Amino acid sequence: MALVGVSGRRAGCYCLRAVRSPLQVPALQLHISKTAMGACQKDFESAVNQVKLLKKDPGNEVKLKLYALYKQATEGACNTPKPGLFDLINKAKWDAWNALGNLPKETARQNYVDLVSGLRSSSDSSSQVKPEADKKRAGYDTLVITSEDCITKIMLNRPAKKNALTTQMYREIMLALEAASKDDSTITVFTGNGDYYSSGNDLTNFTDIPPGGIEEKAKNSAILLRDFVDCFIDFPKPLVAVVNGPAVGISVTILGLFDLVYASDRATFHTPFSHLGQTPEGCSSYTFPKIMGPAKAVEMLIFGKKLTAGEAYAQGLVTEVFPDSTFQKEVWTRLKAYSKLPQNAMHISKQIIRNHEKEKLHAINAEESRILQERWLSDECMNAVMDFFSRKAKL
Ligand SMILES: CCCCC/C=C/C(=O)SCCNC(=O)CCNC(=O)[C@H](O)C(C)(C)COP(=O)(O)OP(=O)(O)OC[C@H]1O[C@@H](n2cnc3c(N)ncnc32)[C@H](O)[C@@H]1OP(=O)(O)O
Repeated sequence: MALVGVSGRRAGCYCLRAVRSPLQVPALQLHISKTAMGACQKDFESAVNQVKLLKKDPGNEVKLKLYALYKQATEGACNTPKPGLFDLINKAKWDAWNALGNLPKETARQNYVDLVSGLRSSSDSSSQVKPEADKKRAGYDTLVITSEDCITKIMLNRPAKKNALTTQMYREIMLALEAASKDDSTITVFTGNGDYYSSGNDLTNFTDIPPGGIEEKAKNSAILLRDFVDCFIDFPKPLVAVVNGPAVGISVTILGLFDLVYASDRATFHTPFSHLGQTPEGCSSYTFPKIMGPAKAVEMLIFGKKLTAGEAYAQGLVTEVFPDSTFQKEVWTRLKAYSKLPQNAMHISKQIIRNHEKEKLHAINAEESRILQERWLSDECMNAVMDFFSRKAKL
């Protein structure tokens, strides 16, 4: 852990994967055809332009309607051959257009204009109420915390560093959990901003050595780790992880203390502790064998096997996997429905489930933290961290 003061390995050159539904393109980007003439031509042109400016993705169903109406308005009734059975996207578009039958072009233009006008007013009104309903909590530098629909969302917010967890971030998360346990939300959600859920402990935490030297650093880190994990053990409300992308290290291990784990199919789950000269934390030495059986837990925790979202689901670590293209929409629809369930019943049920094991979990957390305190002083750990900063190693 006695590392030179390294602040970063190289210039950031990662790339955020822009995920775009294939259905987005035609309705949003087609230029107006010269054939779209008639009484409401101007309104139609303006509506086509307004679609491009919508703040909120209207969803595939609406985009299909827009596509169909646009085609009908500009080309008339569908007369192209039906796409093959497995050409799913083009088939959906063709079906939507074909369903309009012989609807006159002018009516299609008017319907398109009406549909866009409805979308605009709902997106305007939602952006007007948002500052009140979805108020960003002040006082956090590394997190974005919002409350809406009885859900408190804690979003890790260091996307350029893959949401690696700094010491400040651990502390802010503890404060955020404390606040969420007392606010009037019914459930609390963790997620990450950007392409990663979290790359785990920020390895620069190891470079900030206090006057007491590396022993003091290891001791302080072990206390921080224990306090951090204790907050998850004791959290009284249903806790949900919305795993938007890859997750590494402690961001994976603490999932065993969550009540629901929803994952995008882009997410991966990686606990490369041996590679880093470290040992499991977050109570995973207990929760993982319990969740997935000892053999699979060993593959992850000792041999560092990285799981896909599907594998993590098969092993019980993940509750449900969603396609990345619909992940946010599906998950938040589900959570909004759950958040309306009677609050006290949910919280009492959580207590009954957790209380059986609370004491045991605290003891395991204390033991894992104590062992890690020693590990952080080992050559194996120091070499692994130095390799990361000297660009020799990446997971
Ligand atoms: C006190 C409590 C301790 C609790 C104990 C916890 C243990 C753990 O969590 S163990 C797991 C620790 N995590 C890692 O070892 C991950 C290290 N990171 C990587 O291997 C890679 O960065 C990657 C695979 C996560 C992503 O690779 P890539 O897509 O190529 O992106 P970059 O490497 O270019 O990352 C962009 C940027 O972010 C910095 N960064 C990412 N993760 C970390 C991290 N965990 N710690 C420190 N910095 C990280 C990376 O260095 C890049 O920075 P710049 O070079 O300055 O742009």
